[in-house]
Amino acid sequence: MLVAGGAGYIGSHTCKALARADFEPVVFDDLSNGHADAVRWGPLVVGDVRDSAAVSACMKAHAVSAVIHFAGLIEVGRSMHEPALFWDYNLNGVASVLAAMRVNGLNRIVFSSTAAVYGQPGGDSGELLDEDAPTVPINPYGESKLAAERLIAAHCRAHGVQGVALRYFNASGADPEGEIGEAHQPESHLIPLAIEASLGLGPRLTVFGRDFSTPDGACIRDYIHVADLAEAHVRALDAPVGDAGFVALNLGLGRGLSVLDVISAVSRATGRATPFTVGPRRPGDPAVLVADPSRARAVLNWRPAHQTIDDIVATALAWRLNPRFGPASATSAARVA
Ligand SMILES: NC(=O)c1ccc[n+]([C@@H]2O[C@H](COP(=O)([O-])OP(=O)(O)OC[C@H]3O[C@@H](n4cnc5c(N)ncnc54)[C@H](O)[C@@H]3O)[C@@H](O)[C@H]2O)c1
Ligand SMILES: O=c1ccn([C@@H]2O[C@H](COP(=O)(O)OP(=O)(O)O[C@H]3O[C@H](CO)[C@@H](O)[C@H](O)[C@H]3O)[C@@H](O)[C@H]2O)c(=O)[nH]1
Repeated sequence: MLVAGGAGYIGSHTCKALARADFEPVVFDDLSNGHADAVRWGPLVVGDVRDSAAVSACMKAHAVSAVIHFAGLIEVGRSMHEPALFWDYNLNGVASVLAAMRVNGLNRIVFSSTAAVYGQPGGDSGELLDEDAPTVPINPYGESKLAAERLIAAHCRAHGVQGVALRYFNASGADPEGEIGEAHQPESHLIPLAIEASLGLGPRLTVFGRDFSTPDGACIRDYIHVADLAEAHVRALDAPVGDAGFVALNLGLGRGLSVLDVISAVSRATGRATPFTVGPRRPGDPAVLVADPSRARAVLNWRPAHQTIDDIVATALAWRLNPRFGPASATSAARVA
């Protein structure tokens, strides 16, 4: 199994789940944002997914049968300032992997897509998003991911192969066994930043906007545990894809929480207040993104095990307090690169 971007946050948790299901994950990653220390369940090949010949050589050398593609750039806010970079990594990276799949006769790809393909679904209506909701992204990150999905779907039609796009909502938490966790550098995600602030290890958190049309004025998201995402990837490897050869599935809990709800959960977990100030909105942020995950439940027979924000935050906090967290991983990534 080729896992492009498998040294990263969601990819490494998926490698662990793959190994548990008796697959050997072969990680292909340029370590630009990943960690060599997080690659523990199979070999690591260091390379850039945009280099199709290198991807193809890796597929051949390890006789892989399918691809799970995580590699790419992920930060909504950064995409507003560096759009060309996001299109390059997120679209050309996929085109390159698809070309390598053709060379090697591989016929299934599972792709990391995102709730950001839906854009701005509209205020505090509380409406859950199913996969037939309009896809009108409002930031270059979402645009590049939607374009990649469409390229995969077209490739499936043209070449008779099979694709599954998993549209994650907000990945969160850490391996419940404490082996791996979230270590983005720099970190931009809400839960790890709130934990840092609450423990007094990082700056006061800034809440990006309290003037949204939501009950408490803050953004609402659907936080889904990374181990549940990992399990969905294993199931997606043999999921039915229909006549079109391509299916898109939402992965979320179907429950929206505001930034302030998350801050409260972090304070409960640490037993300390989480200091925050309210700042302006972050460009590119929609007000509300909450999944209707019914299709994923049906197609993947998937039941997320982590159902509460307290459970999710508890695993993230345990990881932050784990001696394995952070600098050690960063050092080793730098050493290998
Ligand atoms: N984190 C989330 O909440 C979230 C939500 C929706 C979708 N996603 C998508 O899931 C995927 C994984 O996200 P993550 O949070 O694990 O991010 P991450 O940054 O931890 O992992 C991405 C990995 O891809 C690697 N990579 C980046 N560009 C590469 C390239 N050109 N060649 C080879 N490797 C490259 C990085 O080194 C890193 O290991 C991304 O595609 C992201 O867009 C993430
Ligand atoms: O310091 C911070 C960081 C975040 N937020 C807010 O917290 C929420 C979550 O933000 P963040 O954790 O940065 O995640 P998102 O921007 O929602 O993006 C994540 O979730 C998307 C799916 O919804 C994925 O596509 C992206 O790759 C992934 O980074 C948003 O409302 C932010 O405005 C703050 O208020 N302060």
